[in-house]
Amino acid sequence: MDVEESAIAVDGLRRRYGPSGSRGFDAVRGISFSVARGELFALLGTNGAGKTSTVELLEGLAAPTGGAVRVLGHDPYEERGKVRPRIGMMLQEGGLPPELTVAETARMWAGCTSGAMPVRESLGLVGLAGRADVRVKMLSGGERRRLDLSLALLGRPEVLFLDEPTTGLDAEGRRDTWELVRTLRDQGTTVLLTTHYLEEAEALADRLAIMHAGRIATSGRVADIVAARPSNLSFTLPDGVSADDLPPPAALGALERDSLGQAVRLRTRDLQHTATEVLLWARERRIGLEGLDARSASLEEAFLHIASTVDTAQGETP
Ligand SMILES: Nc1ncnc2c1ncn2[C@@H]1O[C@H](COP(=O)(O)OP(=O)(O)OP(=O)(O)O)[C@@H](O)[C@H]1O
Repeated sequence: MDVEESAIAVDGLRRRYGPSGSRGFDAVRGISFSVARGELFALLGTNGAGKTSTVELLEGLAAPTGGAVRVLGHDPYEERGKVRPRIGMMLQEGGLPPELTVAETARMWAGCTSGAMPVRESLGLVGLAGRADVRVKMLSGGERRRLDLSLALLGRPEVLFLDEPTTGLDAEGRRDTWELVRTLRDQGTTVLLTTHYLEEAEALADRLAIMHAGRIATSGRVADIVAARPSNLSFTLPDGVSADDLPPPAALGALERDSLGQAVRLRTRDLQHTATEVLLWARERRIGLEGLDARSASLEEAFLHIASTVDTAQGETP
């Protein structure tokens, strides 16, 4: 891992909760990844996978139990003073004083931020300039999320941590936030994003990692992660023809076959080849296939595959 070149470099990172010396709970179990300068990296995961526990270590809010983190070449916990002015954090829970107005909140935040941009400018970036005089308690959930984002942007950060930035936003708000995040990335900001929305990671991330039970189950570009998963071909056979009448999966270039009644699903790494073999077989026998559906693997499918291993993984000892 090239620590100098990376905006974020994580090596064998571990985080254990519980009194020191006790067995405790290992929330992060030795993960490694790096994020290049100007890259947008998404951390996805099942519930309780350890995303927030990891991001807090990257932000320098806690010390790791093991392994190392470097943000812009520095240890974010030990060298907080060097890292904090150059990063922006959008936390999961805003926790802002409810009685202050939007502008007062932003001014208060700007007072603690070195080199802060004008408050109006940061509110304008997230479409909240027109709500400057509204009290925080009167904002909708989505508006509060946008305020959290504008506060994270105040210091024009080189590295921006976005922990579930679009939770509670409607479709338009989500698109606007995506647009803003893309613009920031295009301007050179490094972004580390955690999200529960797979389409958000697909829309924004240059690379991503999927965490599960404290480990990185898979990582890479979306296309590479998806390519590692088999595609599906499904169809329904007519009455009188059973799945056992089909050639064996290997003869169709498929990995496996499931069937329920007349419904058949083939899993294959070569969708075109398997689909061709099935269609030729059906034509030779003059069999009509209902509901023929050829589908490449998706990020959702890759994610669900990882999530389905939950029970076995949680029983592992780190
Ligand atoms: N302060 C704590 N003490 C003990 N266990 C904790 C603490 N904080 C988190 N955990 C546990 O660590 C694990 C990872 O939690 P974390 O919040 O990092 O996961 P996450 O991936 O962000 O989850 P989600 O997607 O549900 O927000 C969970 O099992 C959680 O219960």
